[in-house]
Order: sequence, then structure tokens, then C-alpha cells
Amino acid sequence: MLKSDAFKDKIVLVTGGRSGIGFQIAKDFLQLGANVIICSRKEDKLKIAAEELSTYGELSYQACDIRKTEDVQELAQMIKEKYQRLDILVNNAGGQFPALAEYISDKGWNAVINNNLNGTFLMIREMANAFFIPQKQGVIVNITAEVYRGFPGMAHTGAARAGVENLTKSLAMEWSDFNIRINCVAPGIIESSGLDNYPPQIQDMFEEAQKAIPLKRFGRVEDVSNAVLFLASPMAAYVTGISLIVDGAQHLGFDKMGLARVLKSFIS
Ligand SMILES: CCC/C=C/C(=O)SCCNC(=O)CCNC(=O)[C@H](O)C(C)(C)COP(=O)([O-])OP(=O)([O-])OC[C@H]1O[C@@H](n2cnc3c(N)ncnc32)[C@H](O)[C@@H]1OP(=O)([O-])[O-]
Ligand SMILES: NC(=O)C1=CN([C@@H]2O[C@H](COP(=O)(O)OP(=O)(O)OC[C@H]3O[C@@H](n4cnc5c(N)ncnc54)[C@H](OP(=O)(O)O)[C@@H]3O)[C@@H](O)[C@H]2O)C=CC1
Repeated sequence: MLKSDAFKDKIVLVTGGRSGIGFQIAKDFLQLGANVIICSRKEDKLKIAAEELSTYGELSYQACDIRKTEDVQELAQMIKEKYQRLDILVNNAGGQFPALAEYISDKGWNAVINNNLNGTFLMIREMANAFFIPQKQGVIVNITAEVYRGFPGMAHTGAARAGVENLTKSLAMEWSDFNIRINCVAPGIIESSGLDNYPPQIQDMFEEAQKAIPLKRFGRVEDVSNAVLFLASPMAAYVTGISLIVDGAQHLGFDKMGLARVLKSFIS
């Protein structure tokens, strides 16, 4: 267990911190002494989450679409004015929709790549230029997804997440001179608000598939948050450029075609 002051006075930004995995990460950092900033697109929902999170510690929020340079720069400016520094960036915001590859439109493909790959890069670049590079110190943790054997039924997000994994390796090398550590956490299926976005047939398939996960359960938001806390902490001081898979060994033994099969059944 990390000590209750493990992140005392650290300034931590969690994108997508209003719900699910991001909410848990924000809550855990607050409980370990950090000052936390959350951002996401929907200001009304962000405000409600911020009210709850602020019962655990010093919390700020700002609406920001990670795909918009102006929004991200305004967020960096707010952090600079309020805290003068940033120690840890957790890129958790993201998402996609299930679709067979042959039916993904240009707009749908671009929406998912923009959200998960381009938005993540934009956030990393802006926060590095505003804080980590001048500070010569910073920690970045990217939430991706378990894409070890591809992602049939969500090829767009598989490509985007693999892109983030490779970006992470490049930056771990390029920015080592600035003392910036960067890693990924790659979750398998996690019981969180995110799964509510999927139609009931797909949720039923996940439920059934649960038995085939070697650890025989879905992941919990705490499982993902624990991995983030480890990678962000000094315990991982010599860890950079990796993807930590948090999936109950799903990547080694699990039928990856289940989602694509359900999608095929919709159209046949
Ligand atoms: C195994 C489980 C593992 C993973 C779990 C999780 O990640 S849980 C976390 C899960 N959490 C989340 O995923 C939450 C975040 N996800 C999102 O915000 C969206 O899924 C997003 C990434 C597409 C961004 O959207 P946005 O605001 O940029 O844009 P927009 O909404 O305007 O769509 C743009 C275009 O995309 C297309 N298209 C979109 N939906 C569908 C669909 N259902 N069907 C088909 N196509 C779809 C469509 O072409 C649409 O344009 P159109 O034809 O309408 O003019
Ligand atoms: N749950 C799971 O099984 C898995 C989840 N993941 C990934 O983990 C992350 C968290 O997922 P989870 O908590 O389950 O899902 P949620 O849908 O609950 O969380 C996604 C969060 O990201 C925010 N968000 C999405 N797009 C943007 C954007 N363009 N700019 C700013 N914020 C954005 C959303 O807020 P708002 O709508 O207000 O913008 C929301 O708070 C996501 O990247 C997800 O894809 C990966 C593998 C498995």
C-alpha cells in the first residue's frame, strides 16, 4: 500500500476524470495527498463529479476537449495560474464505438483516431511544453486498452491504442534528457460506466466471456487505478516506455473474436 501522503502536494491532471476509471484515479490521488485537476467535454457532468471529488481533497476542473488545441492550451494556462506547475499527467479520456471494419466511415474512423491517438498526443505535447520540459521533470501515464492480439470489432481503437503504445516508447527515449517518464496502462474489460455505452447484446457477450478470462472476472476501476498509482510513484522511478497490461491474463487466453461475432449477427 502507498502511504497516505505518497503524492502530497503533487499536481495531477486526469483527463476524463468525471466518470469510471478516471474518477477512481482522481479519487485515489486525492486520498494520497495530491491536488487534482479533472477535465472532460461535458461541463455539467464534470461539475457534478467535481463536487463529489472535492470531498476527498483539493480539486479543480475545467471543460476541455482533448482534440482541440485551444482547449488544451487554456487548460495548461489555468493550471499555470493556479498551481504554477504540473507533476503528473494521466491521459485517461477516450473511447470508441463497436463496428466491423468494413462499415467504419471516414468520419467514424477519424473520430476514434482523433479521440484516442491525436487527442492524447496533443495533451502530452502541450503539457510537456508548458510544464515537464521547462521543469525538467514529469510523469505521464496513458490509459490505452489491451490490444495485444488486435481488437476485432473495434479496429479503429486498436490502431489508435497501438499508436499510443509506440508513441510512449519514442517519448520515453526522446524525453529521457528532461527526466520525463512515460508509460501506459492497458486495461482489459473493466466494470465501469464506460461499458454502459455498449448495446445489451454486447454487454451479454462480455458477461458470458467473463468465464474465459483466466482470473474469471472483469477488472475493477481500482485495478486500473492501482497500476496508474504505481507507475506515477517513485516506486517506478526506473520504469519508462512500457505498457502494463491489467486484464487478468485476458491477452493470453481469451476469444478475441466474440465482439466481431456479435456485430456480424446484427447484420445477418
Ligand atoms: C472490450 C471493451 C473495451 C473497451 C471499453 C471502453 O473503452 S469503455 C469506454 C467507452 N466510452 C466511450 O466510448 C465514451 C467516449 N466515446 C465517444 O465519445 C464516441 O464514441 C467517439 C469516440 C466516437 C467520439 O465521438 P464524437 O463526439 O467525436 O463524435 P460523434 O458522436 O459525432 O461521432 C462521430 C462519428 O463517429 C461515428 N460513430 C459514432 N458512434 C457510432 C456508433 N455507435 N456506431 C457507428 N458509428 C458511430 C459516426 O460516423 C459519427 O458521425 P455521424 O455519422 O453521426 O455524423
Ligand atoms: N471500461 C473498459 O472496459 C475499458 C476502458 N478503456 C479506456 O479507459 C478510459 C476510461 O474508460 P471508462 O472510465 O470505462 O469510460 P467512460 O466512458 O466512463 O470515460 C471516458 C471519459 O473520457 C471523457 N472523454 C471522452 N472523450 C473526450 C474528449 N474528446 N475530451 C475530453 N474528455 C473526453 C468522458 O467525458 P465527457 O463525455 O464529459 O467528455 C469520460 O469522462 C477510456 O479511454 C476507455 O476507452 C480501455 C479498455 C477497457
